[in-house]
Amino acid sequence: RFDRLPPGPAPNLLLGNLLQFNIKEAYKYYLELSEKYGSVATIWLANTPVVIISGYQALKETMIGLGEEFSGRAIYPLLMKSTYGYGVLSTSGHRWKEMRKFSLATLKNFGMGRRSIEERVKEEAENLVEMFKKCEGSAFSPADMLLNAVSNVICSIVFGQRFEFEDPQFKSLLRTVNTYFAILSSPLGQIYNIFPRLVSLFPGKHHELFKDLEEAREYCKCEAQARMNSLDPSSPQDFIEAFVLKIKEEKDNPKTEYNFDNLISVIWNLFSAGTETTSSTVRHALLLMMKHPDVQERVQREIDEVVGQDRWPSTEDRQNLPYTEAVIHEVQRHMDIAPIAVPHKMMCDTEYNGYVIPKDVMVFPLLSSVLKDPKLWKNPNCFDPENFLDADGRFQKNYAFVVFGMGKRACLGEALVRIELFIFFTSLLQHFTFKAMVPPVELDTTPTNCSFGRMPRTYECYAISRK
Ligand code: HEM
Repeated sequence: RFDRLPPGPAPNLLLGNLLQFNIKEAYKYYLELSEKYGSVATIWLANTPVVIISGYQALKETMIGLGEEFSGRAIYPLLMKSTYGYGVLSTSGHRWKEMRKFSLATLKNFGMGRRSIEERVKEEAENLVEMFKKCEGSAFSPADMLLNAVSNVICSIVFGQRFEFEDPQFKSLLRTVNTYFAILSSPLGQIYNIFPRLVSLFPGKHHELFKDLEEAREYCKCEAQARMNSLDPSSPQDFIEAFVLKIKEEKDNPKTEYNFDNLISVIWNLFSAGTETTSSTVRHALLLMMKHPDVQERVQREIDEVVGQDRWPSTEDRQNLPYTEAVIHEVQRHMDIAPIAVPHKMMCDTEYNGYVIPKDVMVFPLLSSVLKDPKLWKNPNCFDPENFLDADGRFQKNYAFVVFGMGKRACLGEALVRIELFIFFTSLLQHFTFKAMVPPVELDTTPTNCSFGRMPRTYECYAISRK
């Protein structure tokens, strides 16, 4: 069955290629493999083959050209724990398509009819600025406040409510998401995904996480159940209500995907995917501003000229803030938050480049290989906003900006993320100058934990009011 897989290093019978690389920095090893074996290569994680696709051309040919074939999701054990195999991240073809279509449309609708998504983001940005003001004069870690603000946006869309910073239920949900991502990106998560039964036998943080995930699921269930009992079908107020309406409309269709289990999973998919990623990106952005005070100053100058100090920034300002836009994109490129995207799985036996990748084989789209490709970027290895500026200082898109993945399974939160990053970043820099506790040269901006996702470093900083 595996005769015609792409080439790769010789695996050991039991452990595959696991002993040949540092699991914490797995994606760096995958990059080396692409140099040695080309744009498609195979590695073995114990007895599971994984095909790694690298380079813009190969990713385009597979994720887009052969989009249907490459569109499965590899629900590896840790992800399974959090999604229960349903929802948007479901593996089965028809199921995820319906859930994705519904989620995208509903996210968009909630941005139009009711309070717009931008209004919700602005409210959180204003609260965030107030919270930062209270920290003036002393060094503080912005991490929890950012997590809180970003998460409240998705909460107001999904649950129809925002939470206060101190709310114990909210704190517990956020802790769960935070630990989930930390473990997912750590060697423990990687090893758990390969040997779930074995790792389960040992004590460790993962047991706490599973307990927390169970509690989070219970909370989502209660919220959903309450809506099932009290929905006013004439005007669904939040994402859950829109879904419940669908469940009721389709109750006589035996093949429907709109059921209670799928609802719970989709709620959790959106909440977890929508919280950690965006807040980590803003956290990384502030760190980079402290490392590069010249860039911070130039962004502030641009904001001062276009927006001033008497009103809040809005997305309409985006076109007049080319440098700021370039900086935000460059933060994302530099951070490279999901070096192997979210693993895919083959939907059927597929021939590519003379090799045959069998059905169900796991595929890692190596986004890093595109985001750091010296042929595609002016300055791929450092933080340099020039990567997104043309000779006249205008913002310049680059097709190699693949931080959200490519094709049928690309991130469905991209539109929301663009609004969030812009409003949060500009509102913060309009009000504050960020300074580190050490001189910029001593700041390390390399994200940590590089096995699955990359997390920004934790740090304390000063937010100095600009007024
Ligand atoms: C900086 C922020 C974000 C980044 C960089 C990001 C990046 C990604 C990437 C790389 C993927 C996998 C693509 C693939 O496998 O081909 C993904 C999937 C996904 N993202 Fe995001 N994401 C972000 C924020 C969000 C937000 C705010 C939401 C929710 C509203 C979200 C929802 C999802 C979902 C549901 C999927 C799975 C899609 C599917 O399986 O079909 N993401 N994201």
